[in-house]
Amino acid sequence: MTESGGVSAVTDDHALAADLAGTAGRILLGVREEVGFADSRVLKDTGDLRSHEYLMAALAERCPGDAILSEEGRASVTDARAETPTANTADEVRLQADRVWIVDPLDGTREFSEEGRRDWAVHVALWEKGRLTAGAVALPAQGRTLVTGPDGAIVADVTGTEPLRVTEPAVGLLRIAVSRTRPPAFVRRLAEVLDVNVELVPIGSAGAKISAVLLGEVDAYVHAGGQYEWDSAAPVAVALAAGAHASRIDGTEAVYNRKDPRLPDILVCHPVSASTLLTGIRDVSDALPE
Ligand SMILES: Nc1ncnc2c1ncn2[C@@H]1O[C@H](COP(=O)(O)O)[C@@H](OP(=O)(O)O)[C@H]1O
Ligand SMILES: [Mg+2]
Repeated sequence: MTESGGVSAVTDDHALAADLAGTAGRILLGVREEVGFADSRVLKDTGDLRSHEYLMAALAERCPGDAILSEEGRASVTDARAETPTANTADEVRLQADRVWIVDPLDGTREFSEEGRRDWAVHVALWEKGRLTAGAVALPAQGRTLVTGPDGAIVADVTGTEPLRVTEPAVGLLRIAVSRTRPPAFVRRLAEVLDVNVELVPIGSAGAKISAVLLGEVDAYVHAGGQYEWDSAAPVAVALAAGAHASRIDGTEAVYNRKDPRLPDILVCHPVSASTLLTGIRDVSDALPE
């Protein structure tokens, strides 16, 4: 077993995603130790940068022919990363590529900078010819990594691995995870129109929220109002492998590796809850994407 969360040999893209996300997660735990929590800006920036640099270098070395779409790899950050010239982060490259790694080196940056919080993640997903084929969400402060596999999804921690399968919600109750800081404007109305008791559960990080759905800690994740492909690609890859429903909030497929990486809304839940939630969201109709 490696320190990165239970995967002993990098034999395929699933294991590679887990290894990369887990190792980046350990780097981030080290940054928290080294930098401390006194200056949250410094802690966030150092975490973003170190995780990004590791992931770009590791992908350039281990998958030199693959393209990368990364939160930290865009715009001015790309210019500052001239030391990793073999990382194919240019949009022209990824839009022509068969294999694109969609990476968020630190999701839940705010929570990462708050002492004691465990809701932050590292996302590593692989997109191949139009669909997500592998993904890992490392939850370093929780000591576990959720990963796709050839036969579904698994959760790995220091004790080993367990199959990961989304479970049905309890009758009459729906616990919906929402952003701590930017919950969708319509969620309170959604809670009112649904025919069950709804508990809104604020959690940081899209990856941590989708993981909470898959681990049975909440029943759904609803987000709207803004997000990017890297915020949801890896957790959606794992969610689909774990048998969950994952879509845009209008029910259409979440499509990745587009020219414009904005992907502003997402719904993840057990399939039995999907039509109830999609109908409820439609009923509070100004919530739907344009
Ligand atoms: N309205 C919005 N516009 C852009 N990004 C958003 C957003 N709401 C949430 N996000 C992004 O989605 C991730 C999860 O957010 P939240 O914890 O609020 O649910 C965060 O990623 P990062 O931490 O990688 O920046 C955050 O920046
Ligand atoms: Mg993010």
